[in-house]
Formats: sequence, structure tokens, C-alpha cells
Amino acid sequence: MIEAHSLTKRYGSKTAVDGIDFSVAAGRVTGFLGPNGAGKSTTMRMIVGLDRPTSGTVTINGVSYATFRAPLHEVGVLLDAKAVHPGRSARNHLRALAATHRIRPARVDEVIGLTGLDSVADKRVNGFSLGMGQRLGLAAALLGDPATLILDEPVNGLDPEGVMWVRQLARGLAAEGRTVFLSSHLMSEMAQTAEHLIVLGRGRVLADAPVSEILAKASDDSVLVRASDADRLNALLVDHGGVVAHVETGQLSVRGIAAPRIAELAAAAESLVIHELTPVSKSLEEAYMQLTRDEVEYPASQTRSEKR
Ligand SMILES: Nc1ncnc2c1ncn2[C@@H]1O[C@H](COP(=O)(O)OP(=O)(O)OP(=O)(O)O)[C@@H](O)[C@H]1O
Repeated sequence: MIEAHSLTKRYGSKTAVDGIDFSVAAGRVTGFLGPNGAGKSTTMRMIVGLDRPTSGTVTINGVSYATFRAPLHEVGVLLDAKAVHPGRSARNHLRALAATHRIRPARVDEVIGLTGLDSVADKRVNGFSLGMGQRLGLAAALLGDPATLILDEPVNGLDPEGVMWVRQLARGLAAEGRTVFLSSHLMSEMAQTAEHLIVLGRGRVLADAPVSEILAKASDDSVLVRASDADRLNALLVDHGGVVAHVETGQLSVRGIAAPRIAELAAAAESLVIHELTPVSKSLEEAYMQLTRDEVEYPASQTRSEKR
């Protein structure tokens, strides 16, 4: 269980994390979502003591990370996959880490196998692709068999097979009762991996709820309808509480009345024939964009290089 209370981080006049409260429960995958600059990495760095909160607290299983005497056994962390000595092989990097915690060498081979690094384990890390680097970061996070995993953008750079593997790994670890906290800026990815989401925007919690609830709240389903007489159908639907907009000639977009009810109303009216009836659901990404719409710090008209 990870718990944050009034957690705040300011860099000069910039408030990166703005007094947030949340808890990440054990036994399920919790996704940490938010647009670029929302404060996800800063929050994760504070959880593992790499950044000091300006105010507020964050604990893992009731204590602060700094108090763990053997942190690799408590918390597996993937924050910056490139933070590895480039001249070392993957195996030697993991062995060096293992030695700090008296972890047996056989466990190094186990995590190499688990993360699919067997064929490159003895190659120097500086030749690694982004995806291989991510796998090595995940191997390091798993090394101490920790009860808590904090993974910042773990699927970054992975191919589709790798993405699927991380998804299954995260779910499997949570099913064993571990606390699994993953960040991403992709709603579609998180919705397939996490059961619960914490959505951040400009350093504040915008939503903290099960995935299904967040999607249901953000969704704004409509029905596209064509009929033999669009104007009559329009009047009929408005009479029954529908909100109707003309999309193009003869086509209506209807909110507030479900497709089966629209068909029933038309059938009950004399010579009003439905030609098209298409329910339109918001995609996951649209639901997420709606939720974070006013909280995007770097909208698309600004480039990443303008950001810093
Ligand atoms: N060391 C720092 N000094 C100054 N500002 C910082 C520092 N680290 C982060 N920030 C700022 O704090 C805000 C939150 O950044 P953070 O990296 O935590 O966001 P994020 O949600 O992880 O974004 P991304 O998805 O782009 O990684 C941003 O405005 C960022 O520019």
C-alpha cells in the first residue's frame, strides 16, 4: 500500500505536485495517468525518496522509503531505464545490484530469463535498444522479489509482444497480492492493464476510481440516425427528451435516448422509417482527453523543446 497525504513539490515558482492525497492498494494494478508534465514522475520520485516533498508525506506500507534497510526486497523501481553503467553487461549490472543485497546469482539468471534478456545478457548495455533497456530496468526492479512495484512508463520502447508481456507480468504480480503502480500517458494502454486509475493533471488528482467508472463518467454516447423524414423524427425525439443535432442532410445525432428506444418511437409513429441507427461510443482516448482537456500543460501547438 502506497499512501500520499497532501503531497506537494515545488521547483521555484513551479508547483509540480499540488497537495495530492491518494492510496495505491495491494492486490491490483493501479495506473497513474496524466498528460506530459502532469507530475507523475515527480510523484514517483518522491515515493522512492529521490525527490524530497516540499510538504506532505508519502509512505510505502506505512513507512517512508528511506527507512528501508534492504530496499530492493521491499520496492522494485523502474524510473529511468538509462541509469545503468553503459560499459557493463546486463548480467554484470544485475550481479552488482544483487551483491548489494546478498541476492544469490541464480536469481540474476532467473530475472534475465523472466524478462527475455537471455540472448543479450552478456552484451554491453550501451548497445541496447530502448526496449532492451526497459527489459533490463524491469529485471532490476524484480531482482529482490519486492512486494511493491513502481514502474514509470514501463512499456516505453517495447514492441507489441513486449507490451503484452508487461501487461501480463503486472497483472500476475498484482494477483500475487503485490502493490503494482504503473505510470503512462496512454489511456488505451492503462485501460487494458490497470483495474484502478489515478489521473493527474497539472499536479492535481482529477480522478481516482476504477477504470470502468472513469470511462462511464467520461463517456457521452450518442446515436446517429437517418430516417425517411428527419424533421418529423427530430420533433418526435425532442418531445421525448432527446437532444438532437443535424449532422448532415437527413442525418441526426441524438443524445439522451438509446438506440432501441429511438427505433421503438419511430415504429410507433405512422410511416416513419429508420434508415440508419448507429450508436457512437467515445473511445478510451477521447474519454481521457475530455477528463484532462483543461489540464494539458503543453498542448499540441507547443513543441516538446519549448517545454523546458
Ligand atoms: N527538476 C525539476 N526542476 C524544475 N521543474 C521540474 C523538475 N522536474 C519536473 N519539473 C516540472 O514539474 C512538472 C511535472 O513534471 P513531471 O516530469 O513530474 O511530469 P510527468 O507527468 O511525469 O510528465 P511526462 O509524462 O512528460 O514525464 C513539469 O512542469 C516539469 O517541467
